[in-house]
Amino acid sequence: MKVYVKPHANDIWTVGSRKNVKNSKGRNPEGAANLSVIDVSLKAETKGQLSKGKNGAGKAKKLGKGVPLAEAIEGKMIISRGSPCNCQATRHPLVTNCLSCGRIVCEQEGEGPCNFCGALVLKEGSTYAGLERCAGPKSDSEVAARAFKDRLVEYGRTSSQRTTVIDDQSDYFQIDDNAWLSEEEKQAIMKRQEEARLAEEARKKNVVVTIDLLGRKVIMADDTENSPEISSSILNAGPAAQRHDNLRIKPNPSVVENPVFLNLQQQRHAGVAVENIHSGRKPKALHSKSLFRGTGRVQHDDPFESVFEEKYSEENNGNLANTKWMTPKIKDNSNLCSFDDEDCLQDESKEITVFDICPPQTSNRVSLSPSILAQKQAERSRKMEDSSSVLMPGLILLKGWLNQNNQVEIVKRCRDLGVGPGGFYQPSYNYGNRMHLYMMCLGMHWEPLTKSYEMKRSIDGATPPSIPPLFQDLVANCLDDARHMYEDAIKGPDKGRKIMDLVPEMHPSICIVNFYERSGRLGMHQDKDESQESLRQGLPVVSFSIGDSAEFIYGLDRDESSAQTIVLESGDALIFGGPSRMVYHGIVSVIPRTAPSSLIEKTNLRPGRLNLTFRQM
Ligand SMILES: O=C(O)CCC(=O)C(=O)O
Ligand SMILES: [Fe+2]
Repeated sequence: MKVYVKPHANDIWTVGSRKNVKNSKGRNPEGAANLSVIDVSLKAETKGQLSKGKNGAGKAKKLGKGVPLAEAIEGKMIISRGSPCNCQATRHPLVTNCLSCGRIVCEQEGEGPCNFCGALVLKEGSTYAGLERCAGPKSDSEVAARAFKDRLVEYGRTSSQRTTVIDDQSDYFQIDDNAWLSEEEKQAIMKRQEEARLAEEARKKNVVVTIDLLGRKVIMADDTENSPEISSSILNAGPAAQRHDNLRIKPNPSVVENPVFLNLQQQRHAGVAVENIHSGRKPKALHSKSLFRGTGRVQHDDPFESVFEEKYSEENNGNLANTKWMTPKIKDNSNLCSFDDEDCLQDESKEITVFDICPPQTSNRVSLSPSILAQKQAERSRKMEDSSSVLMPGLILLKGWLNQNNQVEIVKRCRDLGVGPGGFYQPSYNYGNRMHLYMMCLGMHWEPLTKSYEMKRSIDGATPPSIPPLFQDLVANCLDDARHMYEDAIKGPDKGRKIMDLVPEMHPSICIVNFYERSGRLGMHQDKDESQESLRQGLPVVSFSIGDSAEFIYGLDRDESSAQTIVLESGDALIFGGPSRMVYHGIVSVIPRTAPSSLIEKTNLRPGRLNLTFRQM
């Protein structure tokens, strides 16, 4: 064991004794310098000494010569560093504990061998007896050991910080034993929780399951208000401009086998109910209030796609007796007929169902007042378009241009022509699905299947009736009026344009007469099957609307959602020519019960809308 011996006081320490002072004063000038250091150190180590006198420096000098007895007795003063002291650092500042025996070593005892066990007691970073200078470079293992020690010490120091657990659960989520809540707060929270639980239970009991036949999905909702999908896509199909898209059948990725669409009309042909009709009796189901009416739609990208709907509605009054039924071939005797099944559609074109837009009046007519919806729509349209206007360069709306006599006359002529050869029929489009509008062409026949004009209609070989002179005159007058109106309204960039470029002369050789029942519509399209020359010159299309109002959309492309909407009312004339000749347009809906009642009284026009578009080939 290595024994340490305290170095001689003169080597390191200059103790404040008379003898040493004398020595240093007398013989060693450096010692004098040391003395003053020691004096200062004594002054610092002797609490309150300097503050007692006015002249601190003088006192310090005196102190260098001697110490007050009382303080020496009390042991507050370090008289001879290294001598044993049992104050346990109560009187003198602590040096440290002896790492061997644990003795508390105070400044009086100082660094050096422990007065109890002799082990060396040193302060952190001590320079005792020149230890630091003596210590050679530290070995790697010592450096590592020290670093490890420092780490452990640091861990110990910060352990309480690192190991504190913040119990969120108890602070925020537990109510019963939450130390942060008062009794009242706990009660209030528990009451709210109970209410929420009861409401949730009630909600779960009130489940509405909606079978969306159109979208081919089953939707669970708490109530109809919470099922916007249903309300927008089926009940009201969203705003007019989006209606077409909303109603489109979208592929259901979860359906492995595609459903078969039944054309109830064809199904009836196939023998389910047709016998009853032919025998003069209504199909059984018609008497029953619980008749299930399936509504579906065949979707094509063609504008003339149309909603089909099995109809025993007010339009037909259930009276099917005058209707000729065609007999499609049914494969495998099956009553089911898919719209994609071409066999169902063969021969269908051989017979034409006569469609009378003004059926003879059989009973006293009960005229119903317009629905609230129709009234609102009409009001809106009045507000929107009080007067005639130029909607786009070359697209002109003449509100109420046809007077009532004109309207009545047009309806009567169309009716007469419509029930004759080449009259109204319900065209089929690709795959045989029927358009939900009735059509008659005057002058030339426009064939929806080929989208081209023909002199005789291929469907039955009939020659289209000619355009009555009255109609020709009306078109010419209408174009004149449009030009006058346009000239007055021209502003901005069109100002310098010649009016005849905007509304060129047009001598109609074709009139397409459409009759839309209330579910009728016409997809976004361009009228572009006339001759290249006609289109190039922008010869206008003139359109007359009669009967129920309709929402007409138009725009620069096929996108219905970005299209503009106007309501065309009975008597309105719309002209699109010049720069608007190729405008996209369509009918999104017919607004029920909006036809002028006097027109109905005079013509017995069916519920629906009659539209005539005149074009030059
Ligand atoms: O019914 C209408 O207003 C438009 C008719 C139409 O665009 C057409 O027949 O090409
Ligand atoms: Fe058109």
